[in-house]
Amino acid sequence: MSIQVKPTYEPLNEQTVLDVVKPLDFFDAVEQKSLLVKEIGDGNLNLVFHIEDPSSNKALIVKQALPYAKVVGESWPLTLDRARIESEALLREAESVPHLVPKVYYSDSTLAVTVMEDLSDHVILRKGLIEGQTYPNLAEDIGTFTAKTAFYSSDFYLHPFEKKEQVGRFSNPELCKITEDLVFTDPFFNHDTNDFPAELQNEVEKIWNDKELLREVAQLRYAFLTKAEILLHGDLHSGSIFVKHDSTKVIDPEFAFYGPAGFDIAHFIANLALNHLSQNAHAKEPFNRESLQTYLLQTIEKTWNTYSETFTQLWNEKATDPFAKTEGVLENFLQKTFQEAIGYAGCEIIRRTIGLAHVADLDSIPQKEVELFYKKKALELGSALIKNQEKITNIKELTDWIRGA
Ligand SMILES: Nc1ncnc2c1ncn2[C@@H]1O[C@H](COP(=O)(O)OP(=O)(O)O)[C@@H](O)[C@H]1O
Ligand SMILES: CSC[C@H]1O[C@H](OP(=O)(O)O)[C@H](O)[C@@H]1O
Repeated sequence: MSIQVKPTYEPLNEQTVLDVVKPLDFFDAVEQKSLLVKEIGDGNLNLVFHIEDPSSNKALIVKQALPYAKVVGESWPLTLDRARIESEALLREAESVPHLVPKVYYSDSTLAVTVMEDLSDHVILRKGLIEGQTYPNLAEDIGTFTAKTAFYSSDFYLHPFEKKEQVGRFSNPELCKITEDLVFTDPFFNHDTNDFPAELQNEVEKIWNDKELLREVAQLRYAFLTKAEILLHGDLHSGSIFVKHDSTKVIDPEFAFYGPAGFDIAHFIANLALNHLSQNAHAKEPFNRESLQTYLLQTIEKTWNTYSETFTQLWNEKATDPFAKTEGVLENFLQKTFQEAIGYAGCEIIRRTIGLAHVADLDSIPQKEVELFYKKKALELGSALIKNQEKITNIKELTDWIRGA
């Protein structure tokens, strides 16, 4: 596929996006005459166009970065380079887990677009979980995704020159700053980006005044700033995962960068934990609630176990690190990753409850009193995970904490 690159950036609309798509020859001449275009972006940052030929049902997606954060507007400028990062991360991920990411058909860093496979036959995991759906392959798929993308991007596998080249390629300072602020800073101080109901003021102040908690968050934040271990997705919440019964696709890696190994898996676990909590309000019947919650906890356990087994297998077969065969080195890495993940999960749970960007799992609880009750529970769980990182030594203990929240 070839395309005439546009000389300058311009935001696309439902007409001009066709100028990007037509030269790709994805649609033939007849199909091109009747294409249906719809902007479907529901995320915080970008435009997403769905382009379909209704007679053949052939379709693709054009995602374009705006020079600002869509959720706030032009007062929050944001680098277009995030589109390059997203395309390159999708291509990199496709080298180790091609079945778990959308295919990239074309990308253009001037226009800040990625043209990719249409996944409209899938649903966003968060929506499916809130509706009480379960996905049998989810744990295996996310455990595999996190383990393979971690191992193949790490110093345990890559030559040190190549690793450092990759760290440079995925330098993503503006998007990292969003996470540094919205996940690791603002929710722990009285900051104007925070968003919580007045009824939670006491619980929130308790967090702001908890020196032990703040010391732990400071360490997690510092590790996020400094620990370039693996290429992360960077925002692996349940809104970044598309699912259908037998398929999982991880989308939206525009926050990708080299960071601490426990971060992605922590965000996945945290978002399942938030759904677990919210099912006390969403699930229609007690039986449904119990089986959904059991599914969520089993998924968390199986994801970690798959991660750890897959990483171990890759290590045994392919590690190039001179200490790879030294007893205890792999075990130490996995244990440190696990402990850090518990802390990161706690931060994600807290920020999704009182920070700028919330989750529908909690926000869509219909009765205000019930919503407040479970938001308080979320804050308690998040704080407990951060403060007990070192005491929680295995995945069963972690799911016990989530079950007990
Ligand atoms: N490959 C795709 N196929 C179908 N729909 C998609 C695809 N990528 C994104 N979308 C839709 O667009 C929405 C926003 O996409 P996302 O990548 O999360 O954008 P943002 O970066 O703004 O958060 C998704 O929730 C989904 O509904
Ligand atoms: C102003 S960005 C807030 C929030 O949005 C991102 O998520 P998404 O692009 O998937 O909607 C990311 O989680 C940021 O922290």
